Amino acid sequence: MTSTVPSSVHASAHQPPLLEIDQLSTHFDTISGTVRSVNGVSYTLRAGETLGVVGESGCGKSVTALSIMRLIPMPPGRFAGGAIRYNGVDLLKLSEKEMRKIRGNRISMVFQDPMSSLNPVMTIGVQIAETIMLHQKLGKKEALARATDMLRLVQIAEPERRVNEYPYQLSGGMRQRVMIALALACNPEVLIADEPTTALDVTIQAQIIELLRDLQAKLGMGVIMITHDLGVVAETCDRVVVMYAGRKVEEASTEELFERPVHPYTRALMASMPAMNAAVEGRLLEIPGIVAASHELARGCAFAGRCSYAVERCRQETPMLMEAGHGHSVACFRWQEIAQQAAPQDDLMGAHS
Ligand SMILES: Nc1ncnc2c1ncn2[C@@H]1O[C@H](COP(=O)(O)OP(=O)(O)OP(=O)(O)O)[C@@H](O)[C@H]1O
Repeated sequence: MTSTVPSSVHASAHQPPLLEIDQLSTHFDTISGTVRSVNGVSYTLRAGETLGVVGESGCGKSVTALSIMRLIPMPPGRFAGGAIRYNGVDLLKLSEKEMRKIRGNRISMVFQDPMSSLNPVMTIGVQIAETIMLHQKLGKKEALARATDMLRLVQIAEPERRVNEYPYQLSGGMRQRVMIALALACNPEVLIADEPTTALDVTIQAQIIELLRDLQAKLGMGVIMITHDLGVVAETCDRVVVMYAGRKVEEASTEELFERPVHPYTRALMASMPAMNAAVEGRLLEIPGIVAASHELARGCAFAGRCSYAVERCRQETPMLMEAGHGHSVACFRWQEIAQQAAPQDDLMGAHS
């Protein structure tokens, strides 16, 4: 399978990282024990780059994103270790007042469900204008004019009229466009898009992904695209981080990952992609088994129970990240043997049964 890598990956390769997640651990203390939702995860985002973070539900993608925004409810959540550096400053050390200057201004997030993030009793224009006024020295009239410009930027027709409407008057796709306008209103350097199309139907999903891609090219911000959909990654991302059970298990450029996936979990994700599966009797394959809850993970590789390559060592020792190529890392003892194997769909457990 081939994929095109956006040119920004080459342009940004020599710049220092805009955002650096360094050995981040975010845990939740619950009555049934500590949930290690994010367990020593590191990745960087460079200016102008789109980084994909993929994995199944519950693997810690959103908790990482909410940690960057410092929106983890505490308690039960807590930062158990690591740092999140934005332009060299550790966000985990900032006061809430200092963080408020960054959140929604320098680092913004588009959430999965726009309806729960928009205020139902405020016009969308006022909501965007309030965000602008909170961070920039603009009067209400100028802020409202900028809100209209933002609606135009996200390709909402008749922005002068729509600016005075309430969220319930808009379709799901339009509400997600409003969320994007809200997130971009202050010209952030980092945009985190957390499953931005989950709640939308397929045609609208494609339009929103296309819009995000256009806006990234036009505005040049760094984007973290959180998704469980490798198709979205292939279309939009320069680099990809694959997460499993709170850890990073593989990272590579998009081109490298699609050409040479070496973690069995990444290969299983690829084998379950509809396009790759067209040859397998048109069925959409699922990865057998479920993600073990992170407090159940005593030792060994968290994927071992679902992995057709697992050997005794995988159940005893946790694999650390190893270099599998230029800019390519993987946490698997058997990656070298796996790299020799043919197409990913061949090694999915139960694929041919
Ligand atoms: N407030 C909380 N209290 C306890 N556990 C939590 C809390 N928030 C998240 N978790 C747990 O952290 C783990 C990671 O969740 P997270 O939402 O990051 O997964 P995800 O990969 O983003 O999945 P999804 O795609 O479903 O959002 C899950 O096991 C989840 O149950």
